[in-house]
Amino acid sequence: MLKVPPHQVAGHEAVDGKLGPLVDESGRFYKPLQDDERGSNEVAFYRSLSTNSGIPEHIRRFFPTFYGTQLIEASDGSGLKPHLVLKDIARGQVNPSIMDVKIGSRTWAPEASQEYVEKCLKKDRESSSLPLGFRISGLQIFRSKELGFWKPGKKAAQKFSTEEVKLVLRRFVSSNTLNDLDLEPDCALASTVYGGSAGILSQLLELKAWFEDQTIYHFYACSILVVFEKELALEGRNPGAQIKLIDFAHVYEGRGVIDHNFLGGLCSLIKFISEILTAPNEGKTEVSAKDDQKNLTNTDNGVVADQENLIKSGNGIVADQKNLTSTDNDVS
Ligand SMILES: O=P(O)(O)O[C@@H]1[C@@H](OP(=O)(O)O)[C@H](OP(=O)(O)O)[C@H](O)[C@H](OP(=O)(O)O)[C@H]1OP(=O)(O)O
Ligand SMILES: Nc1ncnc2c1ncn2[C@@H]1O[C@H](COP(=O)(O)OP(=O)(O)O)[C@@H](O)[C@H]1O
Repeated sequence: MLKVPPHQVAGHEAVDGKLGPLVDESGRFYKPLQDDERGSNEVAFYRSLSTNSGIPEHIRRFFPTFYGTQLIEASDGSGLKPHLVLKDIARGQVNPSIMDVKIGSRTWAPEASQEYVEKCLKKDRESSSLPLGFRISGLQIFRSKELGFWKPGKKAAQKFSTEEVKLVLRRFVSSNTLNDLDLEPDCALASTVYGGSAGILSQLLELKAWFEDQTIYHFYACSILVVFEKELALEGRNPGAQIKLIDFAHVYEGRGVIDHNFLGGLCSLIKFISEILTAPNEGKTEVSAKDDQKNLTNTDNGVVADQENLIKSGNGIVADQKNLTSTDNDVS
């Protein structure tokens, strides 16, 4: 029996008669192929990954297991449609805290149409993508059995300012994420989830080491999904903290060139997570606690002043990105 994924935090959703992913009881995640080149591109990427002997085993574990494609009834009622069949990352988790972090200050590939570039550029400018090199595309943080999850809408998440992103990275590993958003995150779970030899930071560093070398692929608009089971962490047990790379609709051949866009965003994410580990109590952000509450609960209304400033200061970066586009074209 196929159903809507209970723990999806971003992307297209199979709700209100729309096309989106489905999951089954056996732990498989079915992602519908988009009709245009994005669908074929993502399948081609997974096939290439499966057969490319140049990908080290310890790096393969950062990608969802791929079981091929399958025709299944689409969630929008349009009949049988081809879907990617992947391992369901959230399978077996009871109340997973999940964060989808879209990596890279630029989310379109050199091949993209002008219209698509403009659409992406607007999202990049209005999010933390330009200033930080990544943005939170969506998230859920488990609070308690009674309160369920704190799950700001994906539009709200994407509009988090730089300071809000820093706050959310701390809130993600805090025990006091209840209703009261005035509370300063205690980062009580930082060392268990972000730290340690098997923790999130260690995994991100392993991924970074590969990105410093690999020139096979360029990953545009790809996300790192960060997942852990908070209740286990609170009990002092192994919370199964893991990262997985997802969303490969815009992956292209690297042609011997380092993926600077992804690497830059990854380094930036690593820096913020490292800072939380080294100084968990020094994270008081410039946003006042009151503003936190307003910005984090008031979701889609208006762009805060901070973000307007970022848009202005982003212009230099935009110019850089245009230059990068032509450089990429030169290379290819
Ligand atoms: O359809 P939208 O407006 O929700 O945009 C999708 C994005 O959702 P968002 O609204 O930014 O959360 C979505 O972003 P997330 O995966 O949610 O971060 C993708 O960028 C998607 O593009 P593509 O399928 O990768 O080419 C985007 O799809 P397209 O609009 O490009 O088809
Ligand atoms: N293999 C997977 N297992 C479990 N959840 C997944 C998996 N892949 C994606 N998701 C969930 O679906 C969301 C959207 O996935 P994504 O591949 O980015 O789709 P889209 O192309 O629609 O943006 C992610 O944020 C995550 O919550």
